[in-house]
Amino acid sequence: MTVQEALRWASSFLEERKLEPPVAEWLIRHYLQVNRTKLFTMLQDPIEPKWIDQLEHDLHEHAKGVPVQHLIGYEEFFGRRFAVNKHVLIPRPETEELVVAVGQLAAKLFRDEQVTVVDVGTGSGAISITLALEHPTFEVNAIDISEEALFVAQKNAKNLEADVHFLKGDLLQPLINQQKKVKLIVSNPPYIPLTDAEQLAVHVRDHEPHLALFGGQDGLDLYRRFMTELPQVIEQTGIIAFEVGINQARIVEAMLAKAFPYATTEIRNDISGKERMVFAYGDMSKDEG
Ligand SMILES: C[S@@+](CC[C@H](N)C(=O)[O-])C[C@H]1O[C@@H](n2cnc3c(N)ncnc32)[C@H](O)[C@@H]1O
Repeated sequence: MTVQEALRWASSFLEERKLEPPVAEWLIRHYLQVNRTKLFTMLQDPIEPKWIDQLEHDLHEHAKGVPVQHLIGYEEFFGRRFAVNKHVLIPRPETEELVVAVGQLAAKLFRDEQVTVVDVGTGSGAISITLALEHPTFEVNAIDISEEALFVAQKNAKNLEADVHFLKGDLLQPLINQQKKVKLIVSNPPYIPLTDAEQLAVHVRDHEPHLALFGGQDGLDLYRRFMTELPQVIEQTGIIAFEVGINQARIVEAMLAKAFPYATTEIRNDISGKERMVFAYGDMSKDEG
């Protein structure tokens, strides 16, 4: 069988099961360790039988709901490869937009100053590692409650040569215990309402960690808990940046406006026009009145 025949066969396997045909190319490129351009030069080459067996196995696993990222072991985020497994959320493109927005806001507010940062619920380390690599003035901490997730994040930081200080704990408690304050708090917490569990795609519901997905009945549990902890950790001048789920932005913005009455709050849309990011920044003093 040639590479092209394998691609065609795999694509029609996927199409027949209403799965995404590009997965075929993704898998084959992974086996052959080539980029797209190189693959196009190899279409008439024979493909080794072991890769056909692997392809057949992986396609059947994918058809049962296993995400392709779990089959190949990584996802790309901000142009870098992050190892993923069943213990971490597969980083999503919306979160890349959050990372860009956070960088822009920090540049406006802090210019060349050193910026202490914490990423809460770091998962694969996608946010914390990217911020550390993209912004040399950032001193990045990352917290997760899951030991298994931290193991993956630490491995990614090592592979990508990022300097991130990882802490295990519940929300901001590790910093509260150390009485440590930071200028920038970023989080993509679990925010899916438990009431939506049944409607979730099988590859998400059955293969991604529930600790990373669900934020209580209405999805807002962690934001509510954040509001009592944030004032203890944020510096006088700071930035708080959240990713939120569909229809949550206005509610989370109102929570932040109440907790930080002197700060500017802002909602930003993602590339598809949905309100998916909420910020509070500037003067983070508490309302003493
Ligand atoms: C939606 S995932 C985000 C992962 C990663 N930051 C990303 O954007 O791809 C949420 C993460 O929060 C962690 N988490 C859940 N509850 C937590 C808590 N109470 N304290 C700290 N981390 C928590 C989960 O283990 C998971 O890794």
